[in-house]
Amino acid sequence: MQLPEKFIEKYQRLLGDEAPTFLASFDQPSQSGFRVNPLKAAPQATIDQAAGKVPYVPTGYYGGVDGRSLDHVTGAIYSQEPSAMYVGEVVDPQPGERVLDLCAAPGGKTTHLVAKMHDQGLLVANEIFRKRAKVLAENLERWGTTSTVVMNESPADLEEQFPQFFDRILVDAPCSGEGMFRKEPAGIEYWNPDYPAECANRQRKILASAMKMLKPGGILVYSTCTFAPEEDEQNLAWLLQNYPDLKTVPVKKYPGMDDGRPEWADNNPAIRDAVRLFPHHIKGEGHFIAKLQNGDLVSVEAAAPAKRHRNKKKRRQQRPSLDKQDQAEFTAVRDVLLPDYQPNRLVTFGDQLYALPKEMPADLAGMTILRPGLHLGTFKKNRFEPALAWALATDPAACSRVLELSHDQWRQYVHGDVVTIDSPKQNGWYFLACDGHTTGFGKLVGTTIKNFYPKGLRF
Ligand SMILES: C[S@@+](CC[C@H](N)C(=O)[O-])C[C@H]1O[C@@H](n2cnc3c(N)ncnc32)[C@H](O)[C@@H]1O
Repeated sequence: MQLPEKFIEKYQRLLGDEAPTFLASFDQPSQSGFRVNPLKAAPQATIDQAAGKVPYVPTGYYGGVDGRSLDHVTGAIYSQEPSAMYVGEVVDPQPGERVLDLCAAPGGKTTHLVAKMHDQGLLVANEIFRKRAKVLAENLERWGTTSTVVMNESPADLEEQFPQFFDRILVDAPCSGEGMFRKEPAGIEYWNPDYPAECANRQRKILASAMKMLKPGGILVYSTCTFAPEEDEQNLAWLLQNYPDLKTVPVKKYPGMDDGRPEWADNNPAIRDAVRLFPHHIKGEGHFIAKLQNGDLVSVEAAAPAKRHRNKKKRRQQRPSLDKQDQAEFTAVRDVLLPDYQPNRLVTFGDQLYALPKEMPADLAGMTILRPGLHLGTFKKNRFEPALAWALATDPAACSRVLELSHDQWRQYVHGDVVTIDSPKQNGWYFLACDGHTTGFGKLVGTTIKNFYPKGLRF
């Protein structure tokens, strides 16, 4: 791989004798991996083809993933390189907590966090760029979460909405991406000797917003996929200097993982508590992860109540509650498909119906929200049409009406074709399942399943 001359010189200076093996690792193939979704049935077919288990991630495996496989399309697995998987383990969120993933798209870490939370509590997944936030929302729908809210705010706007709100915050920062060069070689084109310092400035602004949203005693995890000390150790040093209540929490080091390097910042020995994942020491790409805990005392400034913020951007209008007709139309479908389902709080945005996680503030005015919770469906003229997200978040064993599809029928379904069954059953809505995974909804008329797989996802 053709690396910039200044990049090579920099790491020769920093790594000394180790530089040749470090630089040689760029000519090795990148390491792929995937995580299994513990919220769903085990994706045995994919697990059987894995090239071994990732020792530091209970749900992690080495090996590639077929993006069109049943396991991937139904969210039973997520493709993620092995080093990136360690971030979710370090965050270690607990069921019932309020967690923020501030730079979340496309959702690798978010899917990991929500799995570790057993989908209980509140996970706010935020992404500043709209297009990327949409991809994030799609990936989370596939994963089948009910406790996640997808937002599309800048960190500075978000801090106004959630002062001292979160038990844990992950800042998986936009960075110079040096650790991903062999996976995404195009990243090399953006690199110049000043780029890490530019990224570090942006990262400090994001971290300052994160600190305003962190509860006293809360946990902040800062991660990057770069080797640059400016963005790694030097930003950790900056945090410790500017937020004296913050203390590092030692990150567990598995064989092949390295300490943070105090000598690459201000020599604060606490920097050793962070972890570096180097591709010449571990089977994975380059990563840096630091874990910190906030002090228990609340400063007066940080505790000030949230300013409700003006928002000039056009928003989908949240309606305060369902009207009687909406309620009746939703209940009619719910009673057929999943009679025991009791959503926590229903909210409509335009003609879309969502179930909000319990911990989400009730007043959503002024927030740019792409998914305020689980998308249940759409109100059409005099009827309610259930959404794919609802199916993907539901265990087929809990459904009262399921049609089991063969693999061939599933392929017809995701292709958008009409699927037929052998003998007629009662007409109406059904969950569709294949190999233990819910795959969507269909409406049965005689022996024909009307296809409701979203047009944009068909393949
Ligand atoms: C390293 S990526 C996140 C990867 C993600 N956590 C995952 O595991 O899939 C960083 C994200 O930060 C976003 N970003 C870029 N500039 C930003 C800014 N100024 N503030 C917040 N996020 C930003 C990028 O769009 C990108 O999605």
